Amino acid sequence: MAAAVKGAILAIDNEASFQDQAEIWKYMLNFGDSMALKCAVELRLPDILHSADGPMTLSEIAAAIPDAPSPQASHLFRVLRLLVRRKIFTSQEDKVSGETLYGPTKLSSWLLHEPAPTSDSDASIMTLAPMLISENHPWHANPWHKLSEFIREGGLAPLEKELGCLQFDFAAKNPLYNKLLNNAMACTARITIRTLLSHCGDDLFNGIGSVVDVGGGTGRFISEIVKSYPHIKGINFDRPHVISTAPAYPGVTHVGAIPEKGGKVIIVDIVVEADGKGVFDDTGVVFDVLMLAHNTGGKERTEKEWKSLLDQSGFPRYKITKIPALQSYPKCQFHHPFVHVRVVVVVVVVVVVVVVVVVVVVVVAAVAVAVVVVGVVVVHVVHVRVVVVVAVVVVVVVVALMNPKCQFHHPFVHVRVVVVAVVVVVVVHVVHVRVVVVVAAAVVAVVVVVLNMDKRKEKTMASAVKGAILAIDNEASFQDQAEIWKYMLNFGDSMALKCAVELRLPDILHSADGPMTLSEIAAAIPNAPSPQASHLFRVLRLLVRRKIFTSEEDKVSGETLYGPTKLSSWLLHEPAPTSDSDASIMTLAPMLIMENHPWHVDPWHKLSEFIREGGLAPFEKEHGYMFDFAAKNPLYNKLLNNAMACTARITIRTLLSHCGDDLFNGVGSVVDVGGGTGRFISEIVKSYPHIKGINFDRSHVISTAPAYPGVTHVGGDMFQEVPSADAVVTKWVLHDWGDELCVKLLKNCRKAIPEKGGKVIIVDIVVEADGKGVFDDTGVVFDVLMLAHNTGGKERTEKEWKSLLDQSGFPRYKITKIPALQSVIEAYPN
Ligand SMILES: C[S@@+](CC[C@H](N)C(=O)[O-])C[C@H]1O[C@@H](n2cnc3c(N)ncnc32)[C@H](O)[C@@H]1O
Repeated sequence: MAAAVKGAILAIDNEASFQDQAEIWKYMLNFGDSMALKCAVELRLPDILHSADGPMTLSEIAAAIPDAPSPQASHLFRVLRLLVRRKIFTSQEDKVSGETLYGPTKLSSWLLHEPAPTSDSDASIMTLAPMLISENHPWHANPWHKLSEFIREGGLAPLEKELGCLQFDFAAKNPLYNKLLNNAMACTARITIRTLLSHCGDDLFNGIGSVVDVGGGTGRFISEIVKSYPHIKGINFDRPHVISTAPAYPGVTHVGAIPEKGGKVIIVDIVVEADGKGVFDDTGVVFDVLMLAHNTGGKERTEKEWKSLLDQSGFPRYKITKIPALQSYPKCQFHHPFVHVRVVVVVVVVVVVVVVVVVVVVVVAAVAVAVVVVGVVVVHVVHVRVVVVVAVVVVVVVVALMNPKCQFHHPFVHVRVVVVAVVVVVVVHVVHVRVVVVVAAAVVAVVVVVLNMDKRKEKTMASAVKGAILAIDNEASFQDQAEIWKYMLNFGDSMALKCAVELRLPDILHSADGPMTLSEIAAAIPNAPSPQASHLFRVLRLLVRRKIFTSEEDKVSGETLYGPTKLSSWLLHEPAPTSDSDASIMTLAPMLIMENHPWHVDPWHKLSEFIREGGLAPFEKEHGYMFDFAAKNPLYNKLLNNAMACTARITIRTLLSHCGDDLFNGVGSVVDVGGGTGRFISEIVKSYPHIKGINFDRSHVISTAPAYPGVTHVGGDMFQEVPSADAVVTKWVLHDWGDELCVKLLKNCRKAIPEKGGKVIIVDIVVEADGKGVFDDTGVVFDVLMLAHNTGGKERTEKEWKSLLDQSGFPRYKITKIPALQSVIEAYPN
């Protein structure tokens, strides 16, 4: 097994291997989902789209963003493209104008802005936005970077180490943090209590006269209990700095204790199901690693752990009720006393559809009959030509009003209206005019009703979405909520993977002779003065769930044994670069470490600011232009070059095995423009030894490049001049730059190649926003990454590539899709 896994490292040319690679890219950049969602909430996109009367154009949305001195629609478009792909929003093409129109979904209804808390909590909405903002705030996100250090050394949880105290003590000192935390807690309290009350309220509170909510935050949870059971005296118990910001709720005070007889403690918390299939089980496991990063000693517990806690605390008896919330599980909704709840849902839907259809038919028929009757009467009273003209005018106006998005752009009126009017006038002169008038009136009436129905359908849809905010008690709604939790905490996957690579877990497991116990792995972690097996266990539990590692129970000892997988073979540590690159391995570990380094993650937090204000990309605002920063900072230079080199190796192997001979037929020399430390060109030369290779990059990069046989390293500035060769290759360079600089660079490349037989081979992502390819998803996320990192940088669609090439003097091009993140674009000068 271990040998098979090792074998897979070099054999990347099979479909399963591409899938594995794609999975690693996905987890590596999963934090992008959380950040894009955070950006959307900060810009109030869900609120803008939900409160609109219908779908909106990009520029309408951009103009509606509050506090945006210079809204950047083109940046916004890229975040929206990712969120449409994630089904947070919808997009559709306007059939007339061809513009893209965006709309809300039930998922985005979970991300609405929460109005200021009031004592009448019913006026508020169900939203996870405050929780999302809190968990993705740098205060909470940054400690995840320190997970591996925490596992190596123990001590305080990273958040506490960072804040210098318990998070709740920090909240007492810092009003902003206090608000962030309390709002996050209050929003989930509302959701959980509604679910809890509707699933087990009466059972829970039978015979209970008073309830104290211990650590109840600002009191929303207990206030909802008291509202549903007004006979209950509610006590909200928390620390003074929390209570001081709590609104007044009728029936709720702040003192009390539980009586010994007939009393009970109701704990609402996660019960971890590591292999569970429930919609919230996944988030439960991630949340546990979150607790590891935030609270020393804090954790999510399995039922066994809860039992042990309760035993030790003098509670010999307990009962767990699973409810469809993060703190419990959706199975209980199927425990309905009489029928399966899905059956009820189906029946209700069928009845509603039938009723709607009947009502619509009756309304249409009634309106048509009424108009015919009125038409007949009018025709007998007024002069018939007057009626015809008035009818035509009415049609024009009505149709114009029906379709305000498009026809007002037309010089006069919508063309269809003119056609209809002309036809009516002609027919009036041929057929008996009274018949025509009556029929026309009936047709108009039906058209008006049908068009209105369409509109009403849109409106009904919008209000259905709004309605969903309060109606959380159905299975689809739990699924939607679970999706939002998933995206909110997706960055946990990236961070857990980064932690594993930093601890060298893939190397430890792949080099072992067989599966290992937790303590064996902990003991094998390098540079770990005090390895914390219990912390390690929790990161492993998440990564086993993600199928990065395996776990099984040892049949004899009962201990859990962990093993590697083909996925983890993509995360092995790379040996120091040598000129014999075959000795090295295929790994994405250096890329993962770079993209999840705070240098690269921090700019994502500033996406909404960038969309509001424009200016430099967030990375550049912080550190200056990426490649200048590398020139000044040797650590960053190494991080960047290693990351590039590891993907260069993977891509070139795939490229050579899929289109090598075709690409390099008749080519005697190749220059790799922006070639980094030269790995890409070295592989080309190794496969085609007759080719003279030139690796061209800036001098601070060239100075750290190892020597490769057949490759000459040349330092310089590609925007000035590119060394001459039969062909230029340029991988992952053009995506760093805006269109103007790309055209400049491509023109320099064109000058460097012969007019006849020369070509430029671009290896870069071709974005397929709706693509089903295994790497298409990462392509869309990568584009948002470029937005955060490089001013002007972007991933391009085929249409955008074509336009760049046209402007640079390449009238002909060919795109070859290879099973890699990037595609191959061959551009010909004639
Ligand atoms: C994203 S990296 C790609 C590296 C390599 N092609 C690969 O894919 O592994 C972009 C490269 O462009 C280089 N670069 C940036 N500006 C340059 C310039 N003005 N002239 C030459 N190279 C430049 C950077 O130093 C960096 O190595």
